[in-house]
Amino acid sequence: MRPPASPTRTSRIDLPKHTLGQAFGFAWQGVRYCYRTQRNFRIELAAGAAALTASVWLGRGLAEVALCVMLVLVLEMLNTALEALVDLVTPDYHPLAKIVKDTGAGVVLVASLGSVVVGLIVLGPPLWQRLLG
Ligand SMILES: Nc1ncnc2c1ncn2[C@@H]1O[C@H](COP(=O)(O)OP(=O)(O)OP(=O)(O)O)[C@@H](O)[C@H]1O
Repeated sequence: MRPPASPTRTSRIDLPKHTLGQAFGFAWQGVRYCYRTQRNFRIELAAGAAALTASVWLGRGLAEVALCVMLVLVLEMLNTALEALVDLVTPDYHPLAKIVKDTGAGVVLVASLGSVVVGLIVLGPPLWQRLLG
């Protein structure tokens, strides 16, 4: 996805020094940017919340599910950063830009599918038991 209108350029050297609190604020802006602009991020967050709720309800696999949810969200954010970087470097069509973006999306896809498999292995049997018993 293309980032919103390009921000004004400022030389890196002109930027004022920032505090630890401000650094945290910048990082939080990154999280909010992903939530606001990336539909996939919101879908993954909702699916992750559902999986965590199921894990708590079943009393099983909380650590595994939490790790998978974090992995997918983190990779989605890295993919978003990669997309923005590609658009910054080349706003025009370029075969290498396509490779970078497709591979970035592929990374998230593999992590998501792997997480679904882990979820089925960890939560499937107890869920089945709970529903039948
Ligand atoms: N500059 C480019 N050069 C070549 N192909 C591109 C370029 N920009 C985008 N593409 C192609 O279009 C696809 C979608 O790119 P886009 O930037 O719209 O990502 P997106 O739809 O936001 O992806 P996602 O849904 O993963 O966030 C890329 O995977 C790539 O195949």
